Amino acid sequence: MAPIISVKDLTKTYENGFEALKGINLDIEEGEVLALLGPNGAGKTTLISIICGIANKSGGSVTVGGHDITRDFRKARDMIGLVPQEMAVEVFEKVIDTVKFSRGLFGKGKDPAHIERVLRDLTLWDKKDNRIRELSGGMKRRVMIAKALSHEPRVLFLDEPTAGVDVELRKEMWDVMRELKKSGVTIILTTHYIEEAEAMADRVGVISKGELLVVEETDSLMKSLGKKVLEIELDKPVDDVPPALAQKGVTLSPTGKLVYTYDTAAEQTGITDILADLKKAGLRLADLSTKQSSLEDIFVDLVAQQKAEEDAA
Ligand SMILES: Nc1ncnc2c1ncn2[C@@H]1O[C@H](COP(=O)(O)OP(=O)(O)OP(=O)(O)O)[C@@H](O)[C@H]1O
Repeated sequence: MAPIISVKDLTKTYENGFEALKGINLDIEEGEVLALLGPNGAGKTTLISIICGIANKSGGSVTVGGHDITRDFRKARDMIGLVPQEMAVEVFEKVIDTVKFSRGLFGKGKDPAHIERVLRDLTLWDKKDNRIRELSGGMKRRVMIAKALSHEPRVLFLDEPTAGVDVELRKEMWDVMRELKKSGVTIILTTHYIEEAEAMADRVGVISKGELLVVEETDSLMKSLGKKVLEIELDKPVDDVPPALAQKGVTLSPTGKLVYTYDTAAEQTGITDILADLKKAGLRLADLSTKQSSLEDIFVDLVAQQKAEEDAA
C-alpha cells in the first residue's frame, strides 16, 4: 500500500540562514502511530509545520494521500488534523460551537452526527454546552483534539500532546490516542519522552539537529536504546579494576566507583556474575545504584554510531 505521507529530501533553511531540516526522508503508513522523538530544537515542529502547510519548505517534496502539499495544497491539507503545542481555544466559546467552527474553516458542510461522534469519543458530549474556560486542563486538551478531528482528517498530528502535564493527565491522553488509533486514524506525535514513545508508538523516528537519525519499530529501537548503568561503591576504593571484572566491561569512575553498562532488554544482564566476581576478589560493597541512560545519552550514542558508520563506509 502506498504510504499516506511521503517526505522526500525535505530541507528547511529559515530566513536567518539557520538550517533546521537537512534532507528528511520518511514514509508514514496509514493507520500507524509514529512518534518523533528529539531534544529541544531538533526540528520536530518545523517538520510537522511543513507537512501541515503552516511553514514553507526550502527543498524536497511532501505528499499526503498522494497529493503534493505545494501543488495540491487544499486536498493535502483537508486530510490532516493538527493539534498544536500551544492551546489555541476561544475560552468564552461553547465546546460544541468551537468544534463546529473548526469544521467550517475547512469548507465542509454541517454534519451534526460527526460532531456528536467526535465529542462522544473524546468524552466531551456532556460538556458540549459548557464554555471552554469552565473545563479542566485535560478537557481543554481534548477540545483541541476534537477541533482537529472536526473535518474528518485521516491523519492527526499531535505536537507534544503531554508537555508539561501531570502523570495522570498524561495517561488520560494516552488512552485518548489509543482510542483514536482504533478508529483507524494515522497519528504522528512529537515528544521528548521515551516512555511516551514506548507506550504509544508503532514506530519511532529520532530527530537530532535537523536529521532523522533512525526510524524503527518501537520494540527494536527500545532494545537498542534500553541501557542502564550500574554503579558499585566499594567499602574500600580500589586503584584498578580486578581483571575478571575488567574483562566483563567494568570500568572505574573518577570517583572510584565501579561502573557497568548493561542492556535492559538482554536475557542476561551479567550482574549476578559481576557480584560473584566481586566476592571472589575479596571486595565488599558499600552501596549499589542503577540509572537509566538518558535521552541525551541515547542521542550521543546514535550520533556517534552514525558517524562511525559513515567513516567506515
Ligand atoms: N522562524 C524561525 N527562524 C529561525 N530559526 C527558527 C525558526 N523557527 C525555528 N527555528 C529554529 O529551528 C530549530 C528547530 O526548531 P523546532 O521548533 O522545529 O524544534 P523542535 O524539535 O520542535 O523543538 P522543541 O522540542 O523545543 O519544540 C531550532 O534551532 C529553532 O531555533
